Amino acid sequence: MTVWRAPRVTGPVTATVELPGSKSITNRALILAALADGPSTVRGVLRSRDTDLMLGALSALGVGIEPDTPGATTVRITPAPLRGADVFCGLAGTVLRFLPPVAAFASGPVRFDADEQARLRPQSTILGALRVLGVDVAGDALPFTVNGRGTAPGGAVTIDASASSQFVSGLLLSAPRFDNGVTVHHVGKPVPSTPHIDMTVDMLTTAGVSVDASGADTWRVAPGPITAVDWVVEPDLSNAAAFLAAAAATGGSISVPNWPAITTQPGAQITDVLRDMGCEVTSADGLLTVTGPDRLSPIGIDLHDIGELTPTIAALAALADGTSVLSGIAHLRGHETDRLTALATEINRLGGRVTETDDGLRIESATLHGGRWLSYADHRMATAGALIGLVTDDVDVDDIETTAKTLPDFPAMWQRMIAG
Ligand SMILES: O=C(O)C1=C[C@@H](OP(=O)(O)O)[C@@H](O)[C@H](O)C1
Ligand SMILES: C=C(OP(=O)(O)O)C(=O)O
Repeated sequence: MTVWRAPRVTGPVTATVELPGSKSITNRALILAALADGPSTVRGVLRSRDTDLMLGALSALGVGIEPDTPGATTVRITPAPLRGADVFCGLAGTVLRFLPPVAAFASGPVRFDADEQARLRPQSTILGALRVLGVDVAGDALPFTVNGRGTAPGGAVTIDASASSQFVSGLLLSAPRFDNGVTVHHVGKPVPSTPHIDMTVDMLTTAGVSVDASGADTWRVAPGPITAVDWVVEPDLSNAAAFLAAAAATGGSISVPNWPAITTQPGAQITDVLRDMGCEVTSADGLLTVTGPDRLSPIGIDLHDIGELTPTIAALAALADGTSVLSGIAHLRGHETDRLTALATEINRLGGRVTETDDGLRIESATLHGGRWLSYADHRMATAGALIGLVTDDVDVDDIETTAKTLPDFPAMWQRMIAG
């Protein structure tokens, strides 16, 4: 584990930063391609720990992936009858929640395991749902086995998806393969990260699948083929947020090319957040530019739909002039780490004034000082530390390599951004 002295600047940072593909779109495209009615090509594939775990798992299940060269961002996926396999999920929510339903269609047992820390992430909901849909699942927590039988009845299932939208997305992505399709009904507190469910529905629809999402908290997917689609993955806008935030923190200007005009990625909403904090946001021909203010304004915001952006927004809030309140994000306690506790602990270690609430964080302004910033194996904790370290002397980010979960090149990209 490398301790990384966060590069410090004393003036505005101005650069253009090109982002690799979206983790969420990559892992959905790979699953839909693997279950499709013919071969397809996925372009702009993110190569990172989470997406390489997905590629590795699909390959172990028998799916053809060419080339199998590490780092290839265009891959040809050839569906094949799925076989039993060992699947390692790392700390990837998308692998943990999207692949067990796929495993139902293997011809033998699919054994799932993951990082130690993944054992703390909510998982039983999707396993219970699979049992209701007629799938043989041994175990309720990691490690568990899905005893694939090649087919599964499907039908209707009621779940509480308030801990993660990925329970819904995972069931929907494989739903067309079930004999009777799948209808998912949610009961409980509101489902978080609903733009990610919209992303799932949108991609299924693009692949010719009939999805009815018109009912409240209900998604109905008809059985039928998944059309092979040549996917083009958009840049990862949640990863872009950390770089755009560098403009906000330094009064600089960061541009991101290929910003999609229309997208289901919740990361796109970072532009509204940055505007509210005093930034100017412009867009021309797909080039999005954020210019930071002299002084950052605090923000009061419900992040329920865009929880993934919380570490970036919390880091900025710690640098703002006044008190910010981030709410609607109790479910972040089940992300890579308990992000509410992790953010409060690390910002406070550097002299910040953060208190945890039931469903979020209250962040008061304070003069921050240097020190160790722990990452807790959480890529977005590591990038939040880099952001604070950009304008605070002597911040040492522990385990910077953990950014490889979704952005292996982060330290070099951050340096290039600073160099301008
Ligand atoms: O479906 C997806 O690709 C994701 C859904 C969200 O999960 P939660 O609903 O668990 O927050 C998000 O935070 C995660 O980074 C990616
Ligand atoms: C919550 C996240 O990841 P995961 O896909 O592992 O849930 C995230 O990337 O912020």
